[in-house]
Amino acid sequence: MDEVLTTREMAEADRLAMAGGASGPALMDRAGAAVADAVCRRRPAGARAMVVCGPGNNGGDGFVAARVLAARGYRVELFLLGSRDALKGDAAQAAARWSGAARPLTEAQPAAADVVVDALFGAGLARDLDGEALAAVERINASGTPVVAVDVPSGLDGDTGRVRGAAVRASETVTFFRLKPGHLLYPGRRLCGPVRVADIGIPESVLEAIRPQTRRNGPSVFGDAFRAPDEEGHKYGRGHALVVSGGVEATGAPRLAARCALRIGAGLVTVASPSDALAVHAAALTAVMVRRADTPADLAALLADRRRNAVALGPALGVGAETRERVATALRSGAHVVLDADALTSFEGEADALAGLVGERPERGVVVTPHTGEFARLCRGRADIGEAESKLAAARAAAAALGVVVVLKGPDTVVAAPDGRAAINANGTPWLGTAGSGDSLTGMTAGLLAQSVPAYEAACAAVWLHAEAGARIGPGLIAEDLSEALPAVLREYFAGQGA
Ligand SMILES: NC(=O)C1=CN([C@@H]2O[C@H](COP(=O)(O)OP(=O)(O)OC[C@H]3O[C@@H](n4cnc5c(N)ncnc54)[C@H](O)[C@@H]3O)[C@@H](O)[C@H]2O)[C@@H](O)CC1
Ligand SMILES: [K+]
Repeated sequence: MDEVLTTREMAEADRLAMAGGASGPALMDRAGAAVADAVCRRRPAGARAMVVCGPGNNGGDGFVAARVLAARGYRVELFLLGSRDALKGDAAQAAARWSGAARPLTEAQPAAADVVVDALFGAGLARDLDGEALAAVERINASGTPVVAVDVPSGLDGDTGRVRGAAVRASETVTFFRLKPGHLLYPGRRLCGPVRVADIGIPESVLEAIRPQTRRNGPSVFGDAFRAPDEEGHKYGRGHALVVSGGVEATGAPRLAARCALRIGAGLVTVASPSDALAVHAAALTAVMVRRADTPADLAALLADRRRNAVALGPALGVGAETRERVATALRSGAHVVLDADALTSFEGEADALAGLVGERPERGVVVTPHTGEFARLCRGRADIGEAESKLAAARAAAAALGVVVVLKGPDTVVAAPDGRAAINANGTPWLGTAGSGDSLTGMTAGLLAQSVPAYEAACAAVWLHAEAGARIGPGLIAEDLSEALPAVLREYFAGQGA
């Protein structure tokens, strides 16, 4: 159920279902009935339900919902954008079975209703809202009346999560068969409210032909790649992560990362520290080791030991030529690499230079974990990425251009692989937006790479486990808590695998 379908893929699912014998009106009937069910859970029979319908099949779903609700004893009023005669196909059939009136949308007064069904536009939204539709959406939002949105809140672009002119603020959304990107990407996610995915009779087998490339992030994405350690295994079998530290005033971030790398299961973790910070690290660390590394050559020497098979650079490392050199050293070693923060900003406007370094050794995994600002700096000058239609598209374009796995962080973190796979994360908490949270994620990613989890799955697992840990802590979360919350999260995760 974690596949996420674009508007085009959803239309294909619909087409394949019909080619396989499903009828359009039957699909619409189930869709409309699922919407009516949502209304019934929210308001008792006898309540005043206002259904606003648009000129396409989203409106058709609204006509079905109106009919079902009226039959269940609701006082239903239906308002239509455009004329009833102009409806086509399945929507026209659904309208023909609605025996009530279809009044002009301009007359809709949502404040007078107990619940609004928003069936103006769904997947067919083709331009920004204006005129009557815009005014209706504004009245709905101003009314304070609860809204059940059909498929997506009208005005929300289902592929990008963006608002086209204006969009309904829904109390909940009922969508069909699978989620769409706009349900998971902000601001769409906020406008949808809780999203229910209704089964309308499209067979699962259509997915084999569609092969969706986007998923909601979760164990279904990475569960096969990240499994509990082998019973007979030992620490050397679980890899060795190296975290590169900045100077004496910048030791906290690498320590947070190192601790998370160890907690997530790396067999060994070492902090590579410049001389001035060695004593600080040595005093603060116990299970994590410390080694001296003052220059890029020192780092190269540490990485010459191939058992150190994953390296994390960036947190509090400083921006500039020396960091670039360290990044180049790491990328030229045989280790898997995670680049974050200053390691990325040191390539500001020079994504191509970074891609060149990555391309020298395409066989090993590289993950970059920028937040929006770092991403914009790194990709400056790349119009193909900067002007992408959504966060999802931007992460995908950057992953393809750089040849790395991109973790574009935020409340709707997107993980994208160069081959087009992408996952949108949805289990976080705003409390994760705190100092050191990103450093912890970097460390988790490095810890998973050290365990030989492939880069895309490692990034997806790190993002999900990090968010899961954060969501359990919630209010008052500080970055130090994340590594401490991991054992319980991992225990449950492995239990879910039957491990
Ligand atoms: N598997 C499927 O694809 C199913 C689709 N169903 C419903 O069908 C919907 C998609 O139907 P459609 O493709 O007909 O598209 P919509 O009903 O979302 O909208 C298309 C209509 O709106 C008009 N329009 C688009 N943007 C406008 C704007 N900004 N201002 C004014 N008019 C605008 C178009 O000219 C067209 O008439 C889905 O969202 C879903 O609700 C369901 O019936 C169930 C099955
Ligand atoms: K809608």
